[in-house]
This record gives sequence, C-alpha cells and structure tokens, in this order.
Amino acid sequence: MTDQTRPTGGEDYFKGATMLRGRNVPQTTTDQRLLDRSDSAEWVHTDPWRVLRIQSEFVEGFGALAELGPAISVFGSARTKPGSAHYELATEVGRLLVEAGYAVITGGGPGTMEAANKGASEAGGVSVGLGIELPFETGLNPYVNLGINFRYFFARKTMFVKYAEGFVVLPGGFGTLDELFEAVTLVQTRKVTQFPLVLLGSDFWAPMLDWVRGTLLAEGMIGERDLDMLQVLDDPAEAVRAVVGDQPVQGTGREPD
Ligand SMILES: C/C(=C\CNc1ncnc2c1ncn2[C@@H]1O[C@H](COP(=O)(O)O)[C@@H](O)[C@H]1O)CO
Repeated sequence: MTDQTRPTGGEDYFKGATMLRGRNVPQTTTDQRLLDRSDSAEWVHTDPWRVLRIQSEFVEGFGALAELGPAISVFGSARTKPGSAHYELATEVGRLLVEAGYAVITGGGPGTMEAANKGASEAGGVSVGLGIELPFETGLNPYVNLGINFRYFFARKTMFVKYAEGFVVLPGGFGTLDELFEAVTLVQTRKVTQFPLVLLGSDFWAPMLDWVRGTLLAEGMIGERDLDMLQVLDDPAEAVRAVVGDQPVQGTGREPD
C-alpha cells in the first residue's frame, strides 16, 4: 500500500463526482481556481478549449437555422463584380428562389454571394449569410438579413448542407470548387440523398466536366452514374426549377411581416 492509496482517517474529498483521499486531495477547490485571476491565460489557445469553441459554433448555427424552412445554398466567386453578367445571374437566382418559397443561403461575402443575397432580400425573402473569419477584413454583405459568423470552415460547411435542399453553383475559384466537391462527395457516398446540384453557366463549367468525363471517368476514378449528380444549365429559372422541383413551397422563404 502506498501513501496515495492508504486510508488517511481524514474526510473523503469530492471533486465533482470524483472522490479523492490522501495526497490526491488538492490544495485548492475548483471554484478557487476558477475565480483566481493570477493564472496564465494560455489555456484559451489549447485544443480542449478550441473543442468547446467548435461546439459552440455548431450550437449557434443549429440554433439560428433550425427554423429556417426550405432553403437552397448558392455558391460562386467572391470576386464577381456588381453589374457583371455573373452578378446579375446570381441576383436573379436569389430572387427566383424566394419567389419559389425558399430561403437563400450564401457565404455572406462579396461577389456572387452578395448578388444572391441581394436578389433574395429585395424579393422579401430570408437571405442568410454564413460568414467566415479570414485574415483580412470582409464582414457580411449588406443584403444578408440573417447572418452568422464562423471561425471554423468545417462548422460553416456543415450548415450549407444541413439547412439546404440543394446547391446552385455559379462560376468561382477554389472556394467554390471546394464547396461543390464536398457536396459531390457527400452525394456520391450517400451521406446526403436527394440533393440536387446545379452548375449554372455552361461555358464556364464545360471544360471541367470534359476533364471529369475524359480523365476521371476514363481512368476509372469515378463511375458512369456519378456524372448524373451534376446538372449544367444556363437559364436561372430552369436552375431554380431543377433544385426546388416544379411545386413551389408555401411562402416559407419569405421574411415574416
Ligand atoms: C476574396 C475576397 C473576399 C473573401 N471573402 C469571403 N467571404 C465569405 N466567403 C468566402 C469568401 N471568400 C471565399 N468564400 C467562400 O468560398 C466561395 C468563393 O470562393 P472563390 O474562391 O471566390 O470561388 C464562396 O461560396 C464562399 O463560401 C475579396 O475579393
């Protein structure tokens, strides 16, 4: 028997559910340590603390979006300029989605995200922006009327899929491709089912699809049926019909009066 396990004759010490005796009894209580300001604050940069922060992003995101109703996520370049053809296209998509009874979810940033939010908010709909902390100042675009800011990309990406019934993807760069191919992988592996993915802008997407067919399929990296996951369209009204189906839902995409 060691000092640590030998009965001491003293009171049992309870640290929460844990009972401690002998040398295991701490010098200070948990409350004392909690209230002590002389401690180093280094722990805020440790992984256990980050886990709680990550958890809080999911809690905040689920809490803010649980009652959103039917929604579609719209993706595309952060660099699209107002007045450009892609900007106008995204604005039209945002408007048509709201008219079909859907809320619009974007990354809340500039460019195509802003355009889709503009179309949605000007049509009186719910215009969601899931912003992301970046090393440079961005903030949420002015057309977002339900905004959430995330620290972690992966928590934010869960919201795009969990609260949408499909994606409309306009031309974009790495960020857009990342969002598109995450969804493609989730559909391919049947983590999500019944999830329409529409690529808007055939001139832009055709070379990528040629490569997908000519290289990925030809080399056996994907199956023939995987190609069916992606629908390429040019008309925004057709794109909206393709993601929402022919039946508009009843008004749930609109902001409450
Ligand atoms: C690059 C600039 C601003 C970046 N701000 C962003 N804010 C929110 N979301 C963003 C931002 N940049 C990328 N994203 C996400 O990726 C997609 C667009 O990326 P791409 O590389 O431009 O295609 C988009 O859907 C967002 O979710 C200022 O010019």
